[in-house]
Amino acid sequence: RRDGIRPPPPRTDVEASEPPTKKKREAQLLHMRQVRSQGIDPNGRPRSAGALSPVPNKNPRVARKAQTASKIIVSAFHQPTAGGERKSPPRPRRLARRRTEAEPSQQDTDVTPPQIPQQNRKPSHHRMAPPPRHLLLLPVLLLVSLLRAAQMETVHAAAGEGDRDEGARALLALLQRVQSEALRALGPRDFDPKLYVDLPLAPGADRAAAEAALATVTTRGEMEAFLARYFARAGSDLVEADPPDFEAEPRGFLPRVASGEARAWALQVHALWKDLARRVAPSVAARPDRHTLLPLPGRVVVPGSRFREVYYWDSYWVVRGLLVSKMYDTAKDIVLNLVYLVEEYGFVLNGARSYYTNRSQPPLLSSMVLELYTATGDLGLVRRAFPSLLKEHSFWVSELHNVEIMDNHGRLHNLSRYQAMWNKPRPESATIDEELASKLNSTAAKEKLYHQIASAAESGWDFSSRWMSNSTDMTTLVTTFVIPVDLNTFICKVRWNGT
Ligand SMILES: OC[C@H]1O[C@H](O[C@H]2O[C@H](CO)[C@@H](O)[C@H](O)[C@H]2O)[C@H](O)[C@@H](O)[C@@H]1O
Repeated sequence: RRDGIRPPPPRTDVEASEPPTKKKREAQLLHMRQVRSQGIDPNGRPRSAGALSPVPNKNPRVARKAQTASKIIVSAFHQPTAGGERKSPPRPRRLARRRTEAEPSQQDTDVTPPQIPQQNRKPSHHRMAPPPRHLLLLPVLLLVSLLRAAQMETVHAAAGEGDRDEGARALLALLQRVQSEALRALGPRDFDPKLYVDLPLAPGADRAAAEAALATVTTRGEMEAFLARYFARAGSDLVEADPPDFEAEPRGFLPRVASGEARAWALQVHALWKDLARRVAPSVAARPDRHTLLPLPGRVVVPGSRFREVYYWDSYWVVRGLLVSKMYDTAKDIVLNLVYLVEEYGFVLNGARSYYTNRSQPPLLSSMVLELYTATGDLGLVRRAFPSLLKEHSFWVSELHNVEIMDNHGRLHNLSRYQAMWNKPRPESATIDEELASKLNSTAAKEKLYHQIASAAESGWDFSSRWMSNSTDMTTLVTTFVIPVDLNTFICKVRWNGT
């Protein structure tokens, strides 16, 4: 559909016996369009004032602030009623107005802070003499701003942008400038913007000096000399690491493949593990402000070529392949690296780079744990991963991703969609995103496009026409307005995997 909204969910048997009338179907589609908007602040972080925070916080100062704010909010939502009972927290807010246009409405796409629902205010008969209206609003405004401040800091810290990451942020900003200057000095031919944000500072090089030197670069030669002086090779902060559990032809390898030719090919593919296995260099954990690569505790397997870091959903197929290759220890390291990311950030990042902290990728961690457990019976791994699987599930059903829809029987369903915490160009593709957005006139329209681009990248399907309302025009991305059946299946499977 033009608005990117998919057909309604499958009908139940009862509904199936009664084909919906045109009117009923129209009503159904209208309900489907009632996608709740999550405001995104100018820094690309959600403005949501919901009690559910998508990410935990390790910073005690922020955690304390968030706790205080949520206590205030909870008590605001639990005003005693006339009979002395306590009210339950309100249901998530849904759009009140129905639309008839095919496109997402202004209401859906506007960046608006959520409102405190009317029913949570104290009923007027509880008051002796009503104070002036502006005084009544003060506590509400205070609550909203307290929660907003705490939540911004929560997301801030979880997105790797807290105090401790100040240096890493400054490096990424510098590398993005290098990327844009390199495009100008070297030209668009064979230009890969990702290369520049993957550069580590060279040993002994100073970031501030590099910043100053960049300002003097104009020609191709100067740019090449600048890069050679201040930066090490992209990917040099990963060291090759022969996986100890690799065998050229493991016992029991693909027992049902009889053809000699097919076996030889499969063994060549199997041998690729040695090319793709790495370890993050110790210097990355020691000086995170000199690398965009993030430290990981175990051995890693990278996709290869320009993808010099771990990716979330690629790891699912990597793990399945490693199990075929009988490389159980390497597969376990890969799963534990992802568990570590959940522990650090509250969700599995799109990839292990500082510029991937604003989004995830299709949630397949629990399937990896299940595959590994089925192959090895390693219950210790399941125990170790379990809290992170619960945490990750909360992230995917939190307000950031949740959409409440109503079926044609008036029943509410909670589903999820992709939504990144970002509304700027993706640092790894900033020059490309900026060029695309240059077709749009206003800053607001550009920010909306950047948000939809990053959300499509969260899906791993970047960039499929499934996220576009006009399949030949990338500026019509409407990722957050699509309720993807595959994402919701993955989330369902997280629960089934646990049973
Ligand atoms: O194989 C790794 C991933 O490669 C593609 O996406 C990644 O690259 C994009 C830019 O170069 C980036 O914006 C995106 O967030 C990355 O995931 C591919 O589309 C992914 O499916 C794949 O996991």
